[in-house]
Amino acid sequence: MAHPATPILDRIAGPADLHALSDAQLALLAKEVRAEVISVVSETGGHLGSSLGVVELAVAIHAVFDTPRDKLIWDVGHQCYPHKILTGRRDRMRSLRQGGGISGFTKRSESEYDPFGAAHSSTSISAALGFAVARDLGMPTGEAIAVIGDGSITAGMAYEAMNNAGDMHKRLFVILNDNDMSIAPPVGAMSRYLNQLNNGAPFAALRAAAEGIEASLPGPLRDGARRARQLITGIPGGGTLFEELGFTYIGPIDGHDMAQVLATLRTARARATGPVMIHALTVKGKGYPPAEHALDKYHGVGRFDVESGTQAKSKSNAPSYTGVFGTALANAAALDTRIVAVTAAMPSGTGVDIMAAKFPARVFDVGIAEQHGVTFAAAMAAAGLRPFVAIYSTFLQRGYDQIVHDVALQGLPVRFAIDRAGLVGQDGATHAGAFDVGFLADLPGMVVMAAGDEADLVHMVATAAAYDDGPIAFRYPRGEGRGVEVPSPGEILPIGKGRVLRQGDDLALLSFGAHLGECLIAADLLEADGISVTVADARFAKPLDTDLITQLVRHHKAVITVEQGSAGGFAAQVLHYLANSGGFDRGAVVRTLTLPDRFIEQASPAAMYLDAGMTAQDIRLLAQTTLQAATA
Ligand SMILES: Cc1ncc(C[n+]2csc(CCOP(=O)(O)OP(=O)(O)O)c2C)c(N)n1
Ligand SMILES: CC(=O)[C@@H](O)[C@H](O)COP(=O)(O)O
Ligand SMILES: [Mg+2]
Repeated sequence: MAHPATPILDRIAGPADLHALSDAQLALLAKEVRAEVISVVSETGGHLGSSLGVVELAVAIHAVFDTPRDKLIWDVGHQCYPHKILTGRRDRMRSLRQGGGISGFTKRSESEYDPFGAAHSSTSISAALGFAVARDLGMPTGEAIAVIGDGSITAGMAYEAMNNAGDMHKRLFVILNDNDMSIAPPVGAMSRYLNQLNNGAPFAALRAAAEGIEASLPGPLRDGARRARQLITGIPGGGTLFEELGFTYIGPIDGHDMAQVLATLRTARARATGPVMIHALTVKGKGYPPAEHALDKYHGVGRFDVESGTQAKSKSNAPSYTGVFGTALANAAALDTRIVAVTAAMPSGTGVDIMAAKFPARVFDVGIAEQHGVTFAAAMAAAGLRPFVAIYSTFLQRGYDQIVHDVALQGLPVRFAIDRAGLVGQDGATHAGAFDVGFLADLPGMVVMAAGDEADLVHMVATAAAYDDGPIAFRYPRGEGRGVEVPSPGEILPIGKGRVLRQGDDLALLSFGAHLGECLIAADLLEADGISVTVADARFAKPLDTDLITQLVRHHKAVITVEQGSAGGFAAQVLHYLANSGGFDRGAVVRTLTLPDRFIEQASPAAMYLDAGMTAQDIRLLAQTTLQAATA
């Protein structure tokens, strides 16, 4: 498909060029940027709907503020494509989210216009406050501007930051990009509150907390602002939640009306003395009908045909781990009314939407609130329910103190279903599920499992459902399974017992999790080299199958552990066991294959594992050198 005509955008080398454009030209530029975003993402895939919703905001912010001296922070960063196009990265946009290409998020190492990286949500106001304080302490930095979505502002961290910023009365600008969508429809009382602020306020109306700001607005907007204030609060000058927190609140404004957005930003910039909250109403997917009309507003899409909006379907050979989990959970919930599920704003990403369709009263979307979700589940477990907390590995990091303090210390039987374990592909290092085994297996009383294939995942759901003795976790990767037959129902696995899939004499591969397939391929390669290989699936990092490990060490010249996670995970557990049980004293030869001690950059998952040195060929080479060392 031909690229769109973009005569104004073609003349923009960077944000400074926007300062020379008239307001009318800026409005035209926004149209061109929108067309460019659609064209780019149709070729690369990515977070289309969110980026389309902030086109006017991105153009206006760069026209009014002075980046990169002024620090512009996009919360999550998944909506940053217009910003990247305007900040000198247009020529590389068609490498978006690919190996060696432009990141799908903001990234400090990529551009001086990305002053603070992101990908996990709700960090932007804290970061903006940090820059504002640094400025006021004499650092060479200008204004601080955070753009945060209505979904991301549901997280506790955003309130911690507003609480602090309002109290410190630091001059900074928060733009609330309210498109009434998270990945799924937004949930929670805050979402209702924002809708209440929106309802009844005429679109042309600005609501300014400070009379001074209202007075300095152009006439029609000023009247609208006063009307909106009275409509919302019933009293002129009454406070919104944001005002109570110490912010000057302006809005709601139409985030797609360039004149309104420019007037508001200019006025706020000219008059603000403390923190300002600008509430902009936007439409996720704005300007591209297939996105605007889709249920998910094209939050994250693959490549698509621009004319029809039809997305390219990836060929799938086996069901996805997420789908297998979701179905197994729904089946388990049908048999046991004590089973409940918690998701932190990702019902479809985690597959709990399958259970929600059947048992809506037992599935809780808590919003982007992983910390709350974990503690909420802990109390449900304390009351006798059987909660499954389904959270991606990378986002579970947010709930770690709650896992330690509220779950593990109290020995509560919360079931953690940890999706996206291992390398995930185009979302890159920020979304890698690298650390969960390390941070869970060191907790007293925690059971930690990893599924070697999708059949094992079904068994692990059954095992977790039946396990009431304390917390239990199971991890599985993004993407499709190995194509093995999926049982229903699953079997309850003996806790702390692994399995042997293939018996050999020379070397043992001890796999933990979904690299089992790679181990089996490596075993074939090694057999062809004349090396006889045992492949075992540990299933448990905690408690360890110490009998299995002892047998493998005793009956092979060497053992290699393999896992899709960082050092400090499964291998560390095995090494501790062997060290303390005297295994090494008796000459055990052991090597570990984990993710290397660096963050792996975005690419396809296969390319990321190649970069990490974790392919079947890498296992084969490690096996050969290890055997040489063992027999030298
Ligand atoms: C801590 C954390 N949890 C979950 C996510 C997954 N996530 C990415 S974007 C998103 C929704 C954000 O909604 P909003 O801020 O309203 O932005 P929109 O997509 O509507 O533009 C979620 C839940 C995340 N990035 N970080
Ligand atoms: C921006 C973000 O954090 C999510 O949208 C994420 O990209 C979802 O990834 P999955 O495609 O793995 O669900
Ligand atoms: Mg939103």
